[in-house]
Amino acid sequence: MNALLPRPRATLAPGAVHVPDWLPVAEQRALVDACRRWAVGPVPMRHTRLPRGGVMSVQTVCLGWHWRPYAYTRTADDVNGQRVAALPAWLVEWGRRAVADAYEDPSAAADYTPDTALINFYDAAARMGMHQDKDERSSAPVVSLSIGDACVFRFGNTETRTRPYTDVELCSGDLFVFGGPSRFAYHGVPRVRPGTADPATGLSGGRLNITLRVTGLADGRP
Ligand SMILES: O=C(O)CCC(=O)C(=O)O
Ligand SMILES: [Fe+2]
Repeated sequence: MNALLPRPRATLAPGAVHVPDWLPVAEQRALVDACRRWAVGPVPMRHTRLPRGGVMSVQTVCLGWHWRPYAYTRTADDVNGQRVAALPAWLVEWGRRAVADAYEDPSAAADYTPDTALINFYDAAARMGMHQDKDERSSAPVVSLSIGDACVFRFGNTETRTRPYTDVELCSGDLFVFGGPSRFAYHGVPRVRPGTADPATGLSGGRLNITLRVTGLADGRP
């Protein structure tokens, strides 16, 4: 990739938009600082255990609602039983701005109120297999922000976890939004590109990905 050439925004499929260099470095740095705090607790960042005994190679901590395969709960019963940290209002605002910018539709912002964030950390060896984000009871868009090392993000189709798919390079500061007809498309991260992070973000190695989502769950708990 030639870092001197601007990377154009791209619509990979209807509702699936990549906006390179969306988040300025100062905000990336602020988000890295916040992620460092959230990684400590009340629920520590950990490798999620899968029901069949495996563990995910990425490490995850959640805000608002706790995700485990394959449900959302308020407390992290598969970790330490604690209630997860709240999703801060500023991150909700970033989510609104992200949707409005990706869809070039200022009115999209008002309709979007994410209530959870999944924060994933990828070391050089971590990856994520093709999957759908389908534990939400809402078809509102998923907003994805990436910081640190670049990765290959594979965005596929709603029918199968195989081809046709498109590989895009997600770099630090990039925004990817998938909603509308693409909301339930399969996607994954086949590889991270170690050593490509800009130290100015405060993350010297590895990749952070933050996805904002609307769970569609009612808050019946204290
Ligand atoms: O790391 C990414 O870019 C994607 C993460 C993802 O698909 C997920 O958390 O469900
Ligand atoms: Fe996902």
